[in-house]
Amino acid sequence: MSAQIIDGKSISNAIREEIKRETADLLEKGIRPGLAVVLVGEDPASQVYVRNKAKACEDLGFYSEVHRLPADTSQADLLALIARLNGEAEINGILVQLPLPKHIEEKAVIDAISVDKDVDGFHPVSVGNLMIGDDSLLPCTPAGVIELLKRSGVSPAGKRAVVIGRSNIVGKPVSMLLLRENATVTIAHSRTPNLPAVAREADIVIAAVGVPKLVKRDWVKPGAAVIDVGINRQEDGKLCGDVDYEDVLPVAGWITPVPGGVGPMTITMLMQNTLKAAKRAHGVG
Ligand SMILES: Nc1nc2c(c(=O)[nH]1)N[C@@H](CN(C=O)c1ccc(C(=O)N[C@@H](CCC(=O)O)C(=O)O)cc1)CN2
Ligand SMILES: [Mg+2]
Repeated sequence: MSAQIIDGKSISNAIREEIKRETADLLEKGIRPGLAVVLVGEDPASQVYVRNKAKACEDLGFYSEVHRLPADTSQADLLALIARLNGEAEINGILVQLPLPKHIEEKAVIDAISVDKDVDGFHPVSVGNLMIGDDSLLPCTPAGVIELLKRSGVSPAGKRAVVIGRSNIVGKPVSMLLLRENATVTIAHSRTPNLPAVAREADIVIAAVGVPKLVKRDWVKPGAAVIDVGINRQEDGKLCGDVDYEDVLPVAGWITPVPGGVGPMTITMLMQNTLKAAKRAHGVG
């Protein structure tokens, strides 16, 4: 037996088709979802992600603008740009690409984005809404993980889920989303004793620690769903996840590859958030 491979690219394409159809309906009503992406500096990976976000907008019929700022942009200038975008009616979503240069305080920037336009779901009010179960814009990668599970026929309800990693961007929010889906959730991390044994109890393993190929075959209960959020660049330039894919493949029930698993969902969920923010701004849906 070998795991069912969860194809993030094809699930992502299916969701984009749904978004495209909904956008076409909105356009007929004179509503065009709009996204502003802000990139500070020239990090090569960030440049690729920003380009892909603008391209996704174009494919779906969204309005988009990309603000490329030099690496030495002051925090005050960045905050001024965000304040301006907060007030612009054609902009429904604002995304500041992370990481930011070291002299800029990430928290100050995230806090400055209007909650209504927080398509990353990183603003403290969005995080709080997620925690108490209010309707909010969900962080893209965690929301993508839930979509991958559901669309692969893995319902989290009643399952034991172990999330390895406790970051604000993935570990904590994906844990809250799994809880919301009625899973029994354990958040494990670098200080968890006997991590392999804890992981082995899970029906659903979410690996989000940033340690290449950490999760091995003996960490996985036979038949479990293994979702790999890690994106690590190896010495040969190739990407690998936090799961030792080849090792785990024969025992897992479902598994996501890297690349081509969770990654493609991140931008798709950003598009879904932008659509949702636009609908809310115009009082539809
Ligand atoms: N403001 C934000 N910054 C960052 C986020 C984010 O969600 N919001 N996430 C990451 C970067 N990111 C989007 O911004 C992102 C990462 C990876 C992918 C992706 O499609 N990965 C592919 C592989 C791509 C490659 O070959 O390099 C995959 O895993 O299949 C999309 C978006 C950090 N910053
Ligand atoms: Mg609009």
